[in-house]
Amino acid sequence: MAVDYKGRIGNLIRDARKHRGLTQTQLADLLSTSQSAINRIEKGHQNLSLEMLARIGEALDSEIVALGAGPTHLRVQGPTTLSGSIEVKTSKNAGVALLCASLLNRGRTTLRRVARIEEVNRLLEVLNSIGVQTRWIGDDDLEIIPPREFDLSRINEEAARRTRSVIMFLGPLLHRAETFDLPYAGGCNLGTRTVEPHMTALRPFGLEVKATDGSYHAQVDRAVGPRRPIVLTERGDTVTENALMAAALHPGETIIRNASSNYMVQDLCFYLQKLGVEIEGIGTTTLRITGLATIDVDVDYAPSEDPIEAMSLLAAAIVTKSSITITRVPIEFLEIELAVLEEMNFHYERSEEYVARNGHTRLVDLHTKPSQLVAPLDKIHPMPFPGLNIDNLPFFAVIAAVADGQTFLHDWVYENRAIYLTELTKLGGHVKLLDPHRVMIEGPTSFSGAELVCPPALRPAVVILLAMLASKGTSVLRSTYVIHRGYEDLAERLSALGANIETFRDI
Ligand SMILES: CC(=O)N[C@H]1[C@@H](OP(=O)(O)OP(=O)(O)OC[C@H]2O[C@@H](n3ccc(=O)[nH]c3=O)[C@H](O)[C@@H]2O)O[C@H](CO)[C@@H](O)[C@@H]1O
Ligand SMILES: C=C(OP(=O)(O)O)C(=O)O
Repeated sequence: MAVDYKGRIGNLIRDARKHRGLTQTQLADLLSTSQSAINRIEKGHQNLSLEMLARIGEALDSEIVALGAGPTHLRVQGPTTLSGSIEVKTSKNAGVALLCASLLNRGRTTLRRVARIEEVNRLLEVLNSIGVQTRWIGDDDLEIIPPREFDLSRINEEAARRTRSVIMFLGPLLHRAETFDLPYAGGCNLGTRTVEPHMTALRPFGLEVKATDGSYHAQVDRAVGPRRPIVLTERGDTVTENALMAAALHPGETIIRNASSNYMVQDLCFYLQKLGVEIEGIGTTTLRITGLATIDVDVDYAPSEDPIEAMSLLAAAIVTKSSITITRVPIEFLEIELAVLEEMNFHYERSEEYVARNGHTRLVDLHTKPSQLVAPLDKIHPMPFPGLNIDNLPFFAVIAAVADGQTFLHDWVYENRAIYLTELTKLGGHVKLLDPHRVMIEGPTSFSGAELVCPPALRPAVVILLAMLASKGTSVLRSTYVIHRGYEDLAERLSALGANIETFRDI
């Protein structure tokens, strides 16, 4: 029987379109064609020229139709019980901040044990395109050597548009060029994420940014410097990092108020200290920075472990009712999460604390025990550190789904993240969206396998994968780039604990 290639390619296009959150009409507009043509293509009723395939790939920002290089999918057989030990990797968010901060240094930066994730790969592509030399040493140490001058005219726009972190080039670059353009920051589809706080924070350093034609046009007035404390309008992580990086190369003192004291900000501060920048107030909301006119040192820094990956692994153990050991857990940034879990009747043991390779962050090993959880009495909601981390909130959806009773989650932060948690219903969960920010979850759930496309948001995508581990039968999770954006070899590492996950591609 002839293989239905047109049908398969149609499915791939449909998946990629949904993954980008586009309707058929929106895709048709991008391709200057009609919605009915897209419908025919997706149904496999249309002959496609190679040129059309290439245009579709471009419009969907996906290599989906490049033979042999299409998206990866996961096939999960459940239910699973996990066993053994797993080590938490270093964080995506410190990793990307440090890559941007390396632009401040004319010397060589060596970062130890950087997570091998797509978000880092995209930023490396951007750095390479402007002349920065980067090289992996061994498995996961990264050497970064800047050029004498950056060539911003050659910036890899495609890579830049796939990550929001590129906005953190503004802080370092404002010291290196008087005018420059950066492509608009992209990243997960979590609803509108403002960049205005970044502009407010960097204006005191003389930066003015105009956003037109898909680019930020930056102009720097060297005569301008902060005359009074910079008060951030939001206690955001990357905005604090941008202000810190601008302050690092501003000779003299800068004070930042309402600063985030979150884990990635702390890692950035420790790195900047190694560069010779003086910083007081690390871990608080007021940072006092004494910057330098130039920074030219060979520096070695080891960022700390990822509290969000640690939370993901805890959730994996909880939903599969497994006994596993999770090592190198940055407990300092998971204390509220664990306190809530304890209230929900989660049993575990924790080791004595030890110090991360950055010389500061407190780590522990956690040993999980199978527990029958109960819903918490109060709603679960995130807060800036030291509150429950916003990126950890989605994991409470799948945890609540296996707990007895009703749990309310309130995601006040993102306009468009809680909505993806309702995908759990396709696996048998009872998740009700009360409004775009609040979900109500009724447990316990008896999950059963299904085929789903990854939601276009990292944490909800992992939440679905974890529910699949607990689901009876076969599940398929399609288009997993979004997971690789933030996790190194997650499927392989869960499989090493006994999960049955197979990675595959179409065609
Ligand atoms: C690379 C990186 O480090 N990314 C993290 C960083 O993104 P990032 O720093 O880019 O976060 P955003 O600036 O997008 O802030 C997230 C959302 O929170 C809102 N907001 C934030 C702070 C505040 O005090 N008030 C407020 O309303 C913002 O308007 C936005 O809607 O922080 C987010 C929120 O912790 C995390 O989800 C991201 O993983
Ligand atoms: C929202 C996240 O990250 P980013 O800022 O990279 O989109 C996340 O890590 O969950």
